Amino acid sequence: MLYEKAPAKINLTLDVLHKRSDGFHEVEMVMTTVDLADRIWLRSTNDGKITIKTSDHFIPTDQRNLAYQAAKLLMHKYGVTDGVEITIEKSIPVAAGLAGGSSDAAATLRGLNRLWTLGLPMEELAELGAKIGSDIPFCVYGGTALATGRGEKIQKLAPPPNCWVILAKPAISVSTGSIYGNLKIEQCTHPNNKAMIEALESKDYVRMCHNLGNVLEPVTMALYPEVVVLKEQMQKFGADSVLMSGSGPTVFGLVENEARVPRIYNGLKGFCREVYAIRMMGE
Ligand SMILES: C[C@](O)(CO)[C@H](O)COP(=O)(O)OP(=O)(O)OC[C@H]1O[C@@H](n2ccc(N)nc2=O)[C@H](O)[C@@H]1O
Ligand SMILES: Nc1ncnc2c1ncn2[C@@H]1O[C@H](COP(=O)(O)OP(=O)(O)OP(=O)(O)O)[C@@H](O)[C@H]1O
Repeated sequence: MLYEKAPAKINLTLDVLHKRSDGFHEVEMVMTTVDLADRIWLRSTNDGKITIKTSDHFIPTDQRNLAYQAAKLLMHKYGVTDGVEITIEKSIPVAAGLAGGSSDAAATLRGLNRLWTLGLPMEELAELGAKIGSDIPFCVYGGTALATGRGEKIQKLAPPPNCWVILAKPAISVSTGSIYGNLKIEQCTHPNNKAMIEALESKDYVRMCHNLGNVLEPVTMALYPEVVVLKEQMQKFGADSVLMSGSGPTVFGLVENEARVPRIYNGLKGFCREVYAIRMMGE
């Protein structure tokens, strides 16, 4: 039995440059891992099958599960005849903009590389992961990175200055494809990725806060007013800077002063069921 941790990500920035001929959008985004993780156990079986077990009733256990797809891809490409039982203990909220499914798939790739002693470099795992989803290559490496292309080209960055991250997810599900589909690129206010990268390099917390930006945020907010309310509440309770992650609907707030965390957390808990106070990870 082998264990892998599958951490969630947040987008410190998300910019879209243009729509591509393959239907995807060319992005430029700074992503970082946070200390909220699913736990994945991999056990070898001799039935040649991929079996998914999870306590979460909202995620599929068949070929729709991204961890299943990751295992299948690796199995076929490298002619593995063993089976595997994948146990997923979810902590990351589902369909939240936190790359939960992508991180499970990435952890499965890393874990099976060990379990099946394939000896593949991370670059190969990231390339395989990109066939399943755009966020998976980042999740294979973790840490902090600039992601370009459709999200699959990864350049490592310095980790963010340490701080608290408050996550709040409204009780709605958002389709990533439809958010990208509703984006009007000519109307976007583009985040300044250069300034964000410099802020990370110089560990400048205030500058990082000033440069949070996500072009998908107004798109999701126009469709789901609960995201606007949540962002306003988080600002009101005293977070230093607040942004929606990915295509949403999770909103995150950065907080430097630990003493302020309980007030923000408890305030949000008053009207939002899924609230988390966690640390940046980013390494
Ligand atoms: C919003 C983000 O989570 C930010 O990190 C990602 O860009 C989305 O990554 P993901 O969930 O892994 O997305 P995928 O599963 O690859 O794609 C889902 C759908 O989102 C849209 N999509 C995704 C990525 C991208 N660069 N352009 C797109 O237009 C496409 O319609 C695609 O069919
Ligand atoms: N291992 C998994 N964990 C969670 N959801 C999964 C998993 N495998 C497949 N899914 C499906 O994927 C959908 C999106 O879930 P996920 O939690 O990955 O979204 P997300 O956090 O918005 O991802 P992203 O930020 O990459 O867009 C869900 O509707 C779920 O049914």
